Parts: sequence; structure tokens; C-alpha cells
Amino acid sequence: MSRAEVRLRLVEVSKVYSQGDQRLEILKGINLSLYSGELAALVGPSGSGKSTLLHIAGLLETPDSGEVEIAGQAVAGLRDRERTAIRRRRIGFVYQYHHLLPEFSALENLVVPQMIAGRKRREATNDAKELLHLVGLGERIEHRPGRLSGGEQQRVALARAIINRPSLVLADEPTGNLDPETADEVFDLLTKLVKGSGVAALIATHNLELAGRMDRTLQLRDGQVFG
Ligand SMILES: Nc1ncnc2c1ncn2[C@@H]1O[C@H](COP(=O)(O)OP(=O)(O)OP(=O)(O)O)[C@@H](O)[C@H]1O
Repeated sequence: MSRAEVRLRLVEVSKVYSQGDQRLEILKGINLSLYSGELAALVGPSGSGKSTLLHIAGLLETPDSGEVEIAGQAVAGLRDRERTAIRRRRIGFVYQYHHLLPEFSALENLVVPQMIAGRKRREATNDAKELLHLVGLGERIEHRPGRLSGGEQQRVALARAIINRPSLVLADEPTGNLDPETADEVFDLLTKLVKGSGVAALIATHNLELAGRMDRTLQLRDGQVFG
């Protein structure tokens, strides 16, 4: 990669929720750029809007005002179908709980999203096997999630998030369900995958020690991002 490219840009993004008569201004004009190969922590008190920001960046929710760009493409004004296509092609998600398909093997969990993105089964299977080897699960490709440990499940979830070579990975407490040692291993793997693939990653976490090991820490407070 020659130089870092902007993978996520938020410009003056605002979001208000209404609860009864109350207006909750969750995001108040957020400006943010994330670059390829960059790992950024998103921290802030519970209820500060971290998940809301991830949902907006992931095109799962629309802001009330402001602009979202994914890899240079502005998404305002696009139809739902086009937004969905960008989400599938350009964005990988990781959650606190793995959200893998329980009836499918680790391998199939990586093949299915590729086929949804239009790839042929044979190519999808080859790439899935290669990536499962890379994340240390070469011996477990036929296991269903229920037969994998929590750390192994998250390794599959990380692999799934990047299998379609996205521009951006969004993670919400990806190690929140793991013991400290396993959390460390999964975090190291996430770092390796981000640095190796040039994807940009935004990771919401309450774990300040992990946040301190990322390239940047973004603090969400009173609807603003600091840092
Ligand atoms: N669909 C919704 N309708 C109304 N209020 C909402 C909605 N979604 C979130 N909220 C409110 O917006 C605020 C921010 O929520 P959000 O889940 O983004 O916070 P968070 O920083 O991710 O919290 P946590 O660290 O606890 O996961 C909360 O007060 C929440 O109750």
C-alpha cells in the first residue's frame, strides 16, 4: 500500500432520539476520519452513544444530519439497496457475542457471506480455508460454533468480518465476553489482521488498557468526539 487512504469519514454527524416528550441529543456534529491500517478505540461512558455511532458508520442507521463516506463514497441520498450493497462489500462487523450461524461449520460461516457477495463456492471455500489457517483454526474448520471455545468463536468472527476484504471493520466490545488472557490474544489477532489487510478499524470498548494499545483513542462525551 502506497499511502493511507480515508476509509471512513463522518462530517457533522448528528443523531437525536425521542423518548416521550424528551429529546436525547446523542451525537452533536461528529467529525471523524479513519485511515487504512488504522486501529482506533472508541471509548466513553455507558449510554454516551458508542453503539449509535457504530450503527451510523455501518449504515445500519441514518444520521439526522451530516454526511457519512465509506472509502470515499458518500452514502447520503442512496437507496436502501445501494446502502446494503456498500455495507456488504465494504464493511465488516464484529460484536461482543460472535453472532455466527450455529448450524454451520466455521468454514461455512466464512463461505456464506462470500457467496452472498456474489463469489463462487469453490473460490469462497479456498479463501475461507486460507483465512481460517491464518487465524490459527486450520484444524477446526469443520467445527460448529458450539464446539469452539469463546476465543475460537471470536477468531472465526474476526475472520468473517474481513473475508470479503472490506474497507472498514466496526467492532462493538469484541473482547467483552472473554477472560483477560483470551481477550489479549483476540486483540493481537485483530491488530495483525488490520495491519496485514490495510482495513481501518473502529472498536468500541470499555477496556482502557486495550484502548491504550491502539493507534488512537477517540473519547465520546456529551455528544462530541475528543482525540
Ligand atoms: N432506538 C433508540 N430509541 C431511543 N433511544 C435510544 C435508541 N437507541 C439508543 N438510544 C439511547 O441512546 C443513548 C446511547 O446509546 P448507545 O447504545 O449508543 O450507547 P453506548 O455508549 O453504546 O452504551 P454502552 O457502553 O452501555 O453499550 C442511550 O441513552 C440509549 O438509551
